[in-house]
Amino acid sequence: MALSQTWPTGATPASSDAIADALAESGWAVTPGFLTGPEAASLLAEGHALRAGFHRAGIGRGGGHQVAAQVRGDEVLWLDEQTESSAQRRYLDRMAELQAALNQALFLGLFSYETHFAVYPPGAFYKRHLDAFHGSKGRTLSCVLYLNPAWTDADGGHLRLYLDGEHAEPYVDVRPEAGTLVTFLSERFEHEVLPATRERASVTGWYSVRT
Ligand SMILES: O=C(O)CCC(=O)C(=O)O
Ligand SMILES: [Fe+2]
Repeated sequence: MALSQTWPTGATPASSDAIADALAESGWAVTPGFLTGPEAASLLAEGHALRAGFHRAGIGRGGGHQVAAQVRGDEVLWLDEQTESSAQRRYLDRMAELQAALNQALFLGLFSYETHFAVYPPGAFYKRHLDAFHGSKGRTLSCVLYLNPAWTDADGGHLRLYLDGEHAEPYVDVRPEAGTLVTFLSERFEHEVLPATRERASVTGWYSVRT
């Protein structure tokens, strides 16, 4: 099957199916081992090599775009669709395969994917927010892939995903361990990044429908 040929060691068709099932059931999915340790390590190494090009992330769009240290403290670098760099290329191919699988299983109409590396220095956070607004017809599915080997709960830095609208509970806390992928409907789930004691690296992306 095409999926296992192009990405033999990481995701299997079963993991795309499992993600589709979880999304259909609850609107979110946590998938440990979406990438293997070595795959996550290559992506992290490429991110480190590009570190000088990262810039402080902002909030808002267009003219309203501004860096807001009280809201988020991460630094980001957008991935280029044309990249020749192997780990990024494989990641983009892999997310294209997931896109096709989710469209086939769930008829989501996911059309494009935008994605950036993100690094949260120790102590940095991203306050509770929504990635897309109801009816905005843009970002549909948020995907966060973590790159941090041997992360423990004591290191902090969890993604807290709020499961019931604006309520404080219930929530799930996801450990940003290398290879774990989190996917959730962008309009539905508020979430925040808790501060960590270590540098915390990830690749975050959004599938959008055609606008
Ligand atoms: O890194 C994470 O766990 C989530 C990042 C996030 O919420 C965002 O970039 O919008
Ligand atoms: Fe977010």
